Amino acid sequence: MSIALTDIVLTYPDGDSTVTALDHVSLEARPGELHAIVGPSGSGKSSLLAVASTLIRPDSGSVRIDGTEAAELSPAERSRLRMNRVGIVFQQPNLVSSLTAAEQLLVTDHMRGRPVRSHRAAAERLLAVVGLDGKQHRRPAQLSGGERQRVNIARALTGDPRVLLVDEPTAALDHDRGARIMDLLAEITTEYRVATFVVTHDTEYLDRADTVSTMRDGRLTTTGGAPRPERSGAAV
Ligand SMILES: Nc1ncnc2c1ncn2[C@@H]1O[C@H](COP(=O)(O)OP(=O)(O)OP(=O)(O)O)[C@@H](O)[C@H]1O
Repeated sequence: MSIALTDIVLTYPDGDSTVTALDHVSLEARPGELHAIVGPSGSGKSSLLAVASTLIRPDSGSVRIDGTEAAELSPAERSRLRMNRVGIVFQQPNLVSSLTAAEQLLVTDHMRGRPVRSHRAAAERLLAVVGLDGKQHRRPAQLSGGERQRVNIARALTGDPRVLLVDEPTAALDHDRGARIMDLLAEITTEYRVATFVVTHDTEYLDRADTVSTMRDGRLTTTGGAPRPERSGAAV
């Protein structure tokens, strides 16, 4: 199991009381599995991703990533686990406006302490994987919304993560671009054998998921999904 959340409870302080954002939530994903989480606004989806990424520590419950229990790590070790094992795709790409597509990936590598020079070719390969062949020299303003999201996804893959956490990847995109981004995430999940959680409002693209769960008032129910056929050798 690449990622397993077990019996997670998360509360936030709210004046004199608390809000229960996650109420005994369990979910998991194996390598090559795409697990979609849907649910209305305020149901706890972003909180779930924040806990899964180890950015927020839950009140109780277990987060295991690639066999490591996050609660047993020091803050520095947790940060290393996140950097080395988890790719995060935020809703807003948050690209640096002055950097080219390739440089966005190289900066991330640099922050991991890896030599940039040896990674330029790898960055260009990843951009080709997400369909941006020939556009590696473009800055964010020279890319469409869908293309910026593709850079965002490629950047999350730079560290060869075991787990990919994706927040509302289609929110700012029209139907065709949204569908292509979900196809890309499904293909990457299979090809790279990552365990992927995708949080989405969009119920339109759920056929790309192996498992679908619904969040409601902090509670999670697995509602559907079926294993996709193996796509060995599929172009991504
Ligand atoms: N920092 C916080 N402090 C207090 N309450 C919070 C905080 N963050 C979220 N909440 C509350 O926790 C609950 C879950 O919020 P969360 O952002 O996880 O939902 P969501 O499903 O991601 O919503 P959306 O789809 O609108 O982004 C909501 O009731 C929200 O108001």
